[in-house]
Amino acid sequence: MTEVVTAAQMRGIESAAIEAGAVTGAALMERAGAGVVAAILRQWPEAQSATILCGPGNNGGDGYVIARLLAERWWDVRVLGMGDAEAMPPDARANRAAWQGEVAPLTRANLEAATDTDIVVDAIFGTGLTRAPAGEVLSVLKALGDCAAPLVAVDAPSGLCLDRGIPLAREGSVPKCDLTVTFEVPKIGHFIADGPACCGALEVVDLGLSHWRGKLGADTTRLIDAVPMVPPTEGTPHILPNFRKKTGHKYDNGHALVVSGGPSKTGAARLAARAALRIGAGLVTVASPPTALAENAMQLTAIMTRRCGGAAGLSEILEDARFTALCLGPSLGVGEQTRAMVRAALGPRFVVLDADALTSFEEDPSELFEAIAAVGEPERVILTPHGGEFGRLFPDENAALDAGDISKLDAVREAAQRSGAVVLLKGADTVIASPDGRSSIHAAHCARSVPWLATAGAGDVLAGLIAGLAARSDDLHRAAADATWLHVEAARAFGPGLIAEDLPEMVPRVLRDMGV
Ligand SMILES: NC(=O)C1=CN([C@@H]2O[C@H](COP(=O)(O)OP(=O)(O)OC[C@H]3O[C@@H](n4cnc5c(N)ncnc54)[C@H](O)[C@@H]3O)[C@@H](O)[C@H]2O)[C@@H](O)CC1
Ligand SMILES: [K+]
Repeated sequence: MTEVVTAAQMRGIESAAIEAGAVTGAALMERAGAGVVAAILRQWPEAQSATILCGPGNNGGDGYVIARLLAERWWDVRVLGMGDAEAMPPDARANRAAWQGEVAPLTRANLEAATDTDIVVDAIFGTGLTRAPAGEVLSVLKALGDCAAPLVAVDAPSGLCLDRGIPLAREGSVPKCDLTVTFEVPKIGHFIADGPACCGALEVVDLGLSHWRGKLGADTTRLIDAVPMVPPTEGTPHILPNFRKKTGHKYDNGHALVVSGGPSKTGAARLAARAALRIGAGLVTVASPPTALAENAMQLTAIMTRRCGGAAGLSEILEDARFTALCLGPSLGVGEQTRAMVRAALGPRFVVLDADALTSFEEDPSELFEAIAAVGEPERVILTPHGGEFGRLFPDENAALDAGDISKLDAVREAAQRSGAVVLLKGADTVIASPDGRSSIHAAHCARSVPWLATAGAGDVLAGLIAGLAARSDDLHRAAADATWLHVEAARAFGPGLIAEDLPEMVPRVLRDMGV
């Protein structure tokens, strides 16, 4: 499992190791700088000159180490430094003193004069950024965006909040880097909001602190596997066992029920149902209003159909305890009938609520949350909103998120607490949080970027993948995380031109390639 941490958690890891006498800050800084140099040499083996921009703290200290190590390799190195050397923290001050070359002031004019450099290294701010950059340094950060040379960020693109993934100053104030080299463990801001676009490729340098990382406690966030690392993560993802079906009877792999909308509104349910069957639910049934039964039956073969007259009909179907997961919401219609069906659906099984099943509670979201609480069994329900639906159900959390007061991760965590459900907020950065405190992030960026996944019906497929995995699982959060990964993987396997129907059909290939 890859963890992602906040800036404060990272400082806690470092200081625990230093206080225990296991390592010195100077040794960590040397390892950090050497790791960045190794990454630069791997990525740009022909490069021979660099301009290093050093800030006033330990991030700047890393920059002075990088300058020294590159100069030792006969690179032509120019350093632009910020602030008074005497005011720097001790390890950074020592490394600035050890740098034998000139340190020109970090100004926009000096940066713009450095046009003939092969690489620019941004070592201005890292985890210690506490306020919005302003004045000359803000001007430098903006000018960095126009740099012709490849830009390498040390720990973070400067100006990026590593907890929220947003610029601390206004938009356009964080340079878009080609490579970000971070230390020991990636930070949340590398993966959410603007973080991935600003970071470029991400590499993690091992500082040898795993012992202290292990003492972080439960409050960490899991990175859903196969994130864009350089070099790319190889081998079998850790999520593999969950994709493997149980041997034995089809009922051993669960029975998923997907509720269909009325006539001419049935496609979304069939997409979800097909995804649920492809990912391995033993059986899948579409519950269809009588008026749409023929429409559904004509287009389904392996998937069964059941006549379902509204909430009462759904309750009747669910008397059969063999239904282990239920998906409802896609194209179901917004209103009291859908609210009644949601109330009927909640019970001793996993329930995926998507689309209209969420919007139907816009006027009074607490009605939904009370119904979820009344089930009495935790982690039985997952809400899978996109941004708009999230705002309808969680206006307070959404307003704080929009204002930049909290991160997407914290907004979803609060939503999980408020609703009593697992909450999955969709996007290129997908965040999942559970009422039990677990959280996961998936970033579809760099090598995993799939802009063609933004296509009609893709969300219905995701809901179906979650329902299909949940149907034969005992862990809804895990099912959602695995489904999120698989959804992107299927889109990657197909490539541009993808439509939602293609996604379930790519699942077998993805599973085969994983060795399932
Ligand atoms: N703590 C450690 O032992 C290690 C830290 N490392 C590096 O140290 C970094 C963290 O160092 P620091 O905690 O010193 O923090 P930073 O170097 O990120 O920044 C802190 C400095 O910037 C100033 N500052 C913050 N926001 C500013 C703003 N908007 N405008 C102007 N000045 C501003 C602060 O007053 C302080 O002087 C990490 O990102 C990493 O690069 C690595 O060397 C590995 C070891
Ligand atoms: K930086």
